[in-house]
Amino acid sequence: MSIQVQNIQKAFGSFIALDNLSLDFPAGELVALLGPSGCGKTTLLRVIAGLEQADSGRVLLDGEDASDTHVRERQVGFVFQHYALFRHMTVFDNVAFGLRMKPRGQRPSEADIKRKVHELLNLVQLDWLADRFPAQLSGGQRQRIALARALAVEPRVLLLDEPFGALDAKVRKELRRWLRRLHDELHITSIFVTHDQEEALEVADRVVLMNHGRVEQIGSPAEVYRQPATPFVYGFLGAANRFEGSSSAGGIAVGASTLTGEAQPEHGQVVAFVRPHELDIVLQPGASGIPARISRVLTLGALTRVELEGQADVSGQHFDVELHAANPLVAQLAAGQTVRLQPRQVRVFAQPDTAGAA
Ligand SMILES: Nc1ncnc2c1ncn2[C@@H]1O[C@H](COP(=O)(O)OP(=O)(O)OP(=O)(O)O)[C@@H](O)[C@H]1O
Repeated sequence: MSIQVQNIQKAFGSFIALDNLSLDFPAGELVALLGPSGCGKTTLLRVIAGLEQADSGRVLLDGEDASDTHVRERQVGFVFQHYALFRHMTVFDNVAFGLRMKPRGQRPSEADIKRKVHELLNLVQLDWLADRFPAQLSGGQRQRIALARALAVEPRVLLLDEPFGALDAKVRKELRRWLRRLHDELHITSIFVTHDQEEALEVADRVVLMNHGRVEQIGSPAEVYRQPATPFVYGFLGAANRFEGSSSAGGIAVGASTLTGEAQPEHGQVVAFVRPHELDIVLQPGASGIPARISRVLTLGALTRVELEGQADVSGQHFDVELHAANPLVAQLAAGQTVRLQPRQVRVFAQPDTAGAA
């Protein structure tokens, strides 16, 4: 089922949670809503589900205005971060709950319910836990059961609100891969709320970047990462080194230094961003580039992070460079050294509006 959200406005008192927001969610896609805490992701999800009434605007489900359609009739499945399963019920009974609650005329027989629940438990690969109670499950298992429960009533849309938010990093990673595989099997139109950019980029067909109740950018994970439309998007999707300067054909003048490297042709006052893995450290005395002093060299597994303090025109600024730990340069770096920084790739924005960028 496709979902269209048209000119949705939603305020809580004087606070505008959704600001004239319009979006299309094509049928069968898994879309991530990504943005900082409080940007309106959950509110949008609740408006789509019919749990929250928008002040104005429309939600179309398969092209039809759903404004007067009750939550129950929207055929929406939910999984929340803390979607407590019913504690006093076994896993089996939790998953069966939605089917048993159907009106008498639509309710399957107990034999059909049993078959269906085992099918779903197999789908989430937890059939062996059918007789356990929620307290006897791990957090990751509970969320998979919550998903099986949401799928039981054959929703036309699946809304997932930070479903893995409360889990530790390793389990999160496993579950996001698992969710992607499950989606490829089922193809239910799904909206997945997260504030974790890695999760959004890895799981989704399409990513919607939200900020202050508005859409900053929508695109495939590769598009939003490689061609961020705004400084906010650039900053939100990864670590960023930020330089202010003026741009001309010769490069970007930052104080007495000039940033070259591959950049878009913007002119005038600009804000330039460079990812830590796209910034080179140059040791040769007299080399050009931004002057900086190394404050720390930190090797974390396969990567080495070099933290630097800007010097001269950029004093007071912090920079990060990321290198492969195996790079021979790493052995030559030490705290206290003064070096030059040269970007390989620069993302330039004409507007100095950097709200939210790292
Ligand atoms: N019922 C409510 N009454 C008043 N304010 C609300 C209500 N629900 C949400 N808000 C406010 O609206 C804004 C958006 O909330 P929302 O839960 O949609 O954000 P979010 O992007 O999902 O954030 P998070 O990632 O922290 O869950 C927040 O500032 C929140 O405080």
